[in-house]
Amino acid sequence: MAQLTDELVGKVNSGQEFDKDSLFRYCSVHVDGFPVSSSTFNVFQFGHGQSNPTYLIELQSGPLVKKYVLRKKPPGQLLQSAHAVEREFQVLHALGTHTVVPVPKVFCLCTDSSVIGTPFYIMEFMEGRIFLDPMLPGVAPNRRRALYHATAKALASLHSADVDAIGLGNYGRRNNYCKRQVERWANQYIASTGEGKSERNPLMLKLINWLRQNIPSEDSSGSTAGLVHGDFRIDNLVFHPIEDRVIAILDWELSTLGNQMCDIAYSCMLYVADFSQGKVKHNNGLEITDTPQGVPSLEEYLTDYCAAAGKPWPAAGWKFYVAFSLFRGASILAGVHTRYIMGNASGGKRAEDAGEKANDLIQIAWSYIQRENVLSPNPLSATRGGGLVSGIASDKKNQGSGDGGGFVPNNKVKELREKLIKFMEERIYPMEQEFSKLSQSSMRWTVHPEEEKLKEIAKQEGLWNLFIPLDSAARARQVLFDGRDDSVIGTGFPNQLGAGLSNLEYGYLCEIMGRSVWAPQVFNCGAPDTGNMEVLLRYGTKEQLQEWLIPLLNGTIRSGFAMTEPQVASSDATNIECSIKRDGDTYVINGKKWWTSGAMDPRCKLLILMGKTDFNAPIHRQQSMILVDINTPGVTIIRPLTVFGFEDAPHGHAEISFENVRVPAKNILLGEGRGFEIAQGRLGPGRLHHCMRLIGAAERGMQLMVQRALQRKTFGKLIAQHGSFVSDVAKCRIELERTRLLVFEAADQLDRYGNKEARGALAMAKVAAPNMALHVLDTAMQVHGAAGLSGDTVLAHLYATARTLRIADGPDEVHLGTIAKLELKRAKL
Ligand SMILES: Cc1cc2nc3c(=O)[nH]c(=O)nc-3n(C[C@H](O)[C@H](O)[C@H](O)COP(=O)(O)OP(=O)(O)OC[C@H]3O[C@@H](n4cnc5c(N)ncnc54)[C@H](O)[C@@H]3O)c2cc1C
Repeated sequence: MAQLTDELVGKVNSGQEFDKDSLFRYCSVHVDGFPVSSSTFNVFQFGHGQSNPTYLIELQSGPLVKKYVLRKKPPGQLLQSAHAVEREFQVLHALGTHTVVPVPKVFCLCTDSSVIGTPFYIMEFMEGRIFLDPMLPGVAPNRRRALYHATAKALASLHSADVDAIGLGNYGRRNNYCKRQVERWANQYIASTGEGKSERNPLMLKLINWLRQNIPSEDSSGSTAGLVHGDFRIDNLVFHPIEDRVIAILDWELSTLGNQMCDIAYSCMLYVADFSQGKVKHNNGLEITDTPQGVPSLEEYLTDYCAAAGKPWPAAGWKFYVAFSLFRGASILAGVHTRYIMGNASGGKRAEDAGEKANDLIQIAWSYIQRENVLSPNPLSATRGGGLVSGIASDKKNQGSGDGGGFVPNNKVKELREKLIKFMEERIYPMEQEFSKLSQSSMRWTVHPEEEKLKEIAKQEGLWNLFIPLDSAARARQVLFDGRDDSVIGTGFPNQLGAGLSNLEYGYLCEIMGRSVWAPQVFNCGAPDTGNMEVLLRYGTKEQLQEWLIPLLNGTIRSGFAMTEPQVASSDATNIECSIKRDGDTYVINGKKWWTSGAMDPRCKLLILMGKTDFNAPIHRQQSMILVDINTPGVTIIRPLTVFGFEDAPHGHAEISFENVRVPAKNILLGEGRGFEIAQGRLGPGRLHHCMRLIGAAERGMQLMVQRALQRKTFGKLIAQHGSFVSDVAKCRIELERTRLLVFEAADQLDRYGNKEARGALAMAKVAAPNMALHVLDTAMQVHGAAGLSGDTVLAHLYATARTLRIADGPDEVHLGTIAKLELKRAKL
């Protein structure tokens, strides 16, 4: 079971009290927002953790209870370089200020020992859950998996911090980390064992020798170097009170720059030594495999981490890193035991067993290094990440539901997927004819009231904004709330900033929505709103997010993306002619756009418009993007365009003129000349969402095709019994599955390498998906005969939509050009 962070406190240990009044006086001056007077001022001590004593400070000021955390050096004689709270403050401050790595905010550092006896710092109290036992007893298996997935991601995020950019470039030496660490902990062990101290274990000396001789070469080159936490374990993480994500990484005492493989190996200690029952359970150096259901295997956890951090599989040096972690753990425990013997360990009575545990770890390490193979040579799947493991879909899975492909979603995604499928079957498909009827009536530019009701249900069911990737959500939190974890922005429903999914994970869900042209907007996952929200999430200022993003996230307004122009070939966006001219504190827009999807919708309030701010700048610096309220004078909707006769009402594709449209200068996105840059960011995920939906559209086509073939007889037998059908349906399935794999591959690359690196895979998916969907839907229509071309089935509408995607978001030829360019570049290398 998890413990809430404020349940982990108790009375202050004797010998570790300090002068509360002096602290109060200091904080009143040095901590922003610290109450200057308070009716109660309580101090409790966290019992968990052994090293730097940590306290909960609770103040009542009027009706308000404020909580802070104080962390200080322990009293008494200290080992050199240990307990450096100043360094903890430095790293927390840098990460909290410049990155989205989840850390508590720090308020002040006091190095003046006269205040409370030792240096200390004050930080934010993180309300959340801590799991003291890594086996996560009392937690449902699917939640265990999600928690470990979040753990791997949190470690990956801290390992991805650009230390030079955030002022931590000199926080330690990067190369020869293990070399120095082996010596440091060896010395520490020697210093803290012996007569009158914890008993020295001769096996430890053999272990130290082995380590000295087996340091991986990457350690001296620094190729695996970066920010290292030094004590990364699940019990040093605070998880969100309800959601399975990390909101704070604690206990940075051992952090430095160095070999990050040590962190990941240390976080895998539960696979070789289980401390959860108070004693060390071990397996003579063999991997502990009887972990509770849902705790991922070592390979699964490592695969997750490597995928999220973009790190290679660590098989080569793994034995060293695990043995090193055990050795270091033993050295720390010996130190704790010695402090216990000397009477100044902050863990109190629990430190008593530390000496025995240290010896257990030394024994495990020694047994471990005798093993031939300690880690499989490859990850579970060489290229799949995001908590997903490869596997061949069974026949059963493929029946009806369209599950398939060589990827298997994790439990969180599976649950969402099942909910979505149910929602589609119970609420969307039954409404399709009704929605379609309204969209062809004289009332077609109005919203069906049932759609708004369905949106509310989707919100409450957590099937809302699922498209938002984790990193974009993190930025929005940072901009809107200075990094505080306010996941509920406005009206108090879950998932306003998404469900923390990767693009790959979202792929499983987006394709379900793609089975109906009416579904995506019900889940607030329809184009172009998703792309526009993504632009705001990534590039918007706080003011822009507040004005436009929040209503879009809440689904109270919709939006359009106005780039394409009738008079120029817009697949080459450098041709765009619309002008955006600065005039005082406004911009004036003049030009004509067409195919602005969504602009006909009565809820449409925002247009993101691309135009030129400087016709003389270098070709890719002429364009800018600007936010335009659709109701601004000078914006005129000329007409709705049709796709094979479909108007796609009430959404629509509009031709719009802009005549001397004045918008505030603050509406510019990212700055003048940055339009191409934004377009690159916007188009990656947006394009892929189209591909995911096309997979769903094709699945729907397969389903209808097969149903029809099993019901209708021609020339004496069911269509399904004709050889031509058998061949057609099988070929469609092959084409669909291989395209799905390509789409997943692109999503996976997008998650791991970003837009630029993933551009080849994205281009392939963007060409393959519409062409595949068109083939499958065409076959389905053929099987339906004339009915397939009518409005009586959804096939014609799905087909028309799929056909547009050979042109919209870039014509096939442009993407084929990208693929060919990369191929030729590779050949030249
Ligand atoms: C249903 C629908 C919705 C749309 N929604 C939006 C929207 O919301 N916002 C928006 O701004 N736009 C939208 N568009 C427009 C779409 O993005 C453009 O149509 C597309 O970028 C192509 O531009 P274009 O029509 O000017 O074609 P052109 O640029 O004139 O290209 C015409 C043809 O030239 C050929 N061609 C182009 N480049 C190359 C090349 N490098 N090599 C070989 N041949 C080439 C291709 O066959 C291409 O189809 C939408 C379009 C449709 C059909």
